[in-house]
Amino acid sequence: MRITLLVPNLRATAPSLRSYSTIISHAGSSSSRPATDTTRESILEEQRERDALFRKRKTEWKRRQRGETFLDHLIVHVRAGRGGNGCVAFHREKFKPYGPPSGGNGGRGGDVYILPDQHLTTLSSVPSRVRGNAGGHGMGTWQHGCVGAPVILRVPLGTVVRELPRGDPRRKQDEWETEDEAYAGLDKDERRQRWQERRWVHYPIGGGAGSGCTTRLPRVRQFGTLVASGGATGYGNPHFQSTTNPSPKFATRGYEGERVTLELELKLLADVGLVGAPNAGKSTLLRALTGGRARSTVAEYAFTTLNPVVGVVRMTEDGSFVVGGEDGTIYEETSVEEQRERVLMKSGAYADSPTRNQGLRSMGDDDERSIEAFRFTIADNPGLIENASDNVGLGHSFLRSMERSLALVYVVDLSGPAPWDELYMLREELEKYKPGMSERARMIIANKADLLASDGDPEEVRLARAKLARLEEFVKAEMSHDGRVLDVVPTSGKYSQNLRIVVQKLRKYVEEARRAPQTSSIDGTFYDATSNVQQS
Ligand SMILES: Nc1nc2c(ncn2[C@@H]2O[C@H](COP(=O)(O)OP(=O)(O)OP(=O)(O)O)[C@@H](O)[C@H]2O)c(=O)[nH]1
Ligand SMILES: [Mg+2]
Repeated sequence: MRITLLVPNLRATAPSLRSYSTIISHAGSSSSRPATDTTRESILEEQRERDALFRKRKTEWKRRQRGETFLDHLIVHVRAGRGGNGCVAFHREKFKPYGPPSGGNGGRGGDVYILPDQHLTTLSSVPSRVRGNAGGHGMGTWQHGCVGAPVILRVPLGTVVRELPRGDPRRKQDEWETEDEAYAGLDKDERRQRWQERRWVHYPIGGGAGSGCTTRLPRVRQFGTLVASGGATGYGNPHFQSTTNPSPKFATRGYEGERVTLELELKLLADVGLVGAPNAGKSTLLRALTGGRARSTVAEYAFTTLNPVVGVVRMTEDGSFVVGGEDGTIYEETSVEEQRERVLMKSGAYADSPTRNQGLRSMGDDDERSIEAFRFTIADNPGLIENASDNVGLGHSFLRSMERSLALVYVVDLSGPAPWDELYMLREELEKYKPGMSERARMIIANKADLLASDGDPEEVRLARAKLARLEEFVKAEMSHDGRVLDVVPTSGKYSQNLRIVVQKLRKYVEEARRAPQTSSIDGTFYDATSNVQQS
């Protein structure tokens, strides 16, 4: 198995897009002939498309900062293996100087498959160019070439695979388009000659013989895990033997392998997604809910989290989710924990590693509380800000991970001046990303409640209560879907206060959603439940 990996020169392509759009705008403004409305419109349309592509790449670049290797969107150019050529040979043995044709057929080119792998969490290990293995050439004494070994592309579970359609600027030419381009500008005879040279080993004088083998193969798109089938074999000269031509001196070449350009999009599968503005405390909450096991950096500056992080919440029989959860433990990052988790993540054993509860139990603590009763996953997201759809901040692109969540939870900073405005903005941005997405929201976590009335002053307590009541009023008036009002829970992620009730509610939502009939359809396309790779 061989995978060819060539890293695209992004630095070379990104500025060229910008300069291209500048050229177009100059052409539109300084042309001596006034452009008609339709041409102007089409130029503007093209410019918009290119600018959007440029902005998307810029966002991707921002998310790759600080050495983060998480990748959830990738274009892969796949070329299956070429079929081996047929051979022209004649059998020779003692007392038999003119034996029959004995050239072997070529081997089929290697196919390219795609396979979901539960141990992968990012697309960064997937090469952006994949080339299948070529089939072996045929040889004398009827020896056929070997079949090219298949190449298997491993992708994380939840990867959506689409073939880029014709006309998409990111798509590479397929095998027939390259052939047509090679013939462009040639006259009919020259074209015919080139075509025959491409098809035949030892070009048959007069042509025609066995030409049935050189017609184009029908392009069959097979669903499932096969993404590009290897090129067909070339035939050896015995294939063309007939009564009129008992010793043909020609054979065909193998066909080129199928070429496709795939768009891979990783949509993380987490039961619950946290949506909130920067610094609302999402990462702190994730760390608190997972007992500090989920590796999500916490810091007091905005945009600490650049990529989604998924953690596992494990509930015990008595409804608690982490030993000492309510005893005032402070969750900040520790480098030792991070190091340990990184090792577990890399080995793929993270989800199955023992919780702190289970760890205690294995050390002889047989307390009822340490028996795990329910498990669900929760995803922390980068901060969402106003106009993220225009690529302000980190843009919208990371929200693709939330699309498959069963429930969404808004996280707002209750100590901020107007948490209701923040909530409104979050809902608007979700709707801008995908209309109807905000309907999946089930709860509002009013975080950093510990900052209000921290010294117990009765007047401040009254103000804090009034603020919470106002937030609840707002939610009741503005944020209900089909008569269902979202729950508002004040918490403190940092000091693990009131999180038990959050986990119990989350469990209820997840159980409800899991019980509901699975209409696991995104964008009207279908998910293969067994492989978890989407087919569109
Ligand atoms: N007092 C208090 N501080 C908190 C609480 N939750 C988070 N913080 C602090 O708020 C700051 C931001 O927390 P993060 O968890 O990084 O916030 P975030 O929402 O993940 O931020 P981004 O990743 O930038 O979107 C950190 O300094 C935390 O210690 C809380 O409940 N109470
Ligand atoms: Mg964060």
